[in-house]
Amino acid sequence: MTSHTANSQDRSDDRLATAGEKARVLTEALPWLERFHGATVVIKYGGNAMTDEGLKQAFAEDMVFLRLAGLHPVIVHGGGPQITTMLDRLGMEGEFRGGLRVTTPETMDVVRMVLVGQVGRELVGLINQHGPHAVGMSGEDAHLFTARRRSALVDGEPVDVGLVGDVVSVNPDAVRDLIRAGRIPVVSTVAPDPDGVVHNVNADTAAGALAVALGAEKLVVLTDVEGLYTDWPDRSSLVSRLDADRLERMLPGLSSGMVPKMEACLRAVRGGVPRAHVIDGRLAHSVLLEVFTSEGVGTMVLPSGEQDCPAAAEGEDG
Ligand SMILES: Nc1ncnc2c1ncn2[C@@H]1O[C@H](COP(=O)(O)OP(=O)(O)O)[C@@H](O)[C@H]1O
Ligand SMILES: CC(=O)N[C@@H](CCC(=O)OP(=O)(O)O)C(=O)O
Repeated sequence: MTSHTANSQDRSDDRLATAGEKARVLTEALPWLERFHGATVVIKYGGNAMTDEGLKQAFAEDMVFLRLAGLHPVIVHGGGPQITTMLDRLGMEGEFRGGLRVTTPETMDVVRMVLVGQVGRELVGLINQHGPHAVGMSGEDAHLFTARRRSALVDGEPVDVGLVGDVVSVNPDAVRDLIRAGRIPVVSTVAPDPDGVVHNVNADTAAGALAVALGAEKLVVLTDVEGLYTDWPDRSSLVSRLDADRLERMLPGLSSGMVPKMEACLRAVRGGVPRAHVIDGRLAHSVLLEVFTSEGVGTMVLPSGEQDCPAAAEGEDG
């Protein structure tokens, strides 16, 4: 064989191998497309996974992909870094205690302006570049969330952090209306208390509460690490699955960034959501990998006792 013929044979083999790999990836998605058709999936997007332009575009594409594949994505977004940037620009102080932002009435104005008026709008715009899919709303709309003022825990002691709320009730009717209309709801997490005073709600907390209220099939929380480490920051301690009981035992030992995320996963699974995931938002298209591949990515939280049956759970991370 001449070297010319050998080269073209190599190229043809490469093309066949690439085509085979593409077909494998597509067909691997089939059982997950069947399983999740019509399912509601709550996705918490935020924090540091939300600061890169390319990742934001990829996230918007994933949401449209889910929708067009027959799922019902519901996005709950954060925006902590964006709030901090705006407070800096305005020369205002930003302080966190026990993982929660100390929120004065003036800080609350900025939180609301940034989450509802900036971060939420931008996400809606990115998704809607693909069609008229996304509609933004906040916890104030149609009684979506009712908040109750909460304190932070610092060294085991409750500390007042101002207008910070926990979600005490969820009225998901308006979100359901949007889902029924085929839209993608994009939720900003500011919420009134029963007297109408608006509170700053951590976005992980709100996502967990909404997943339960909607009877979602999955909660997916994006962050800026691979998942949950049992012995942070030891990189060999990444856990791919754990059940609710084990997570509950681990919670007091976790440090602040992970606490609201893992609390949200626990609340979701204890509240009837079959699977909750913490995944790496720095990886482009991590949501698609989580939903449509057998390996999944990140850390999966299951109802109590389920991780004790690895055979039953085998190959079902998607
Ligand atoms: N056990 C743990 N496993 C993983 N990450 C942890 C753990 N404990 C603390 N962290 C830290 O929590 C961070 C994620 O929390 P945070 O920065 O609040 O997230 P986000 O900005 O995505 O909302 C990680 O980047 C990591 O530095
Ligand atoms: C009470 C509290 O801390 N609220 C958060 C709300 C935004 C949020 O949760 O954003 P991330 O998901 O991006 O961290 C804050 O003010 O930063």
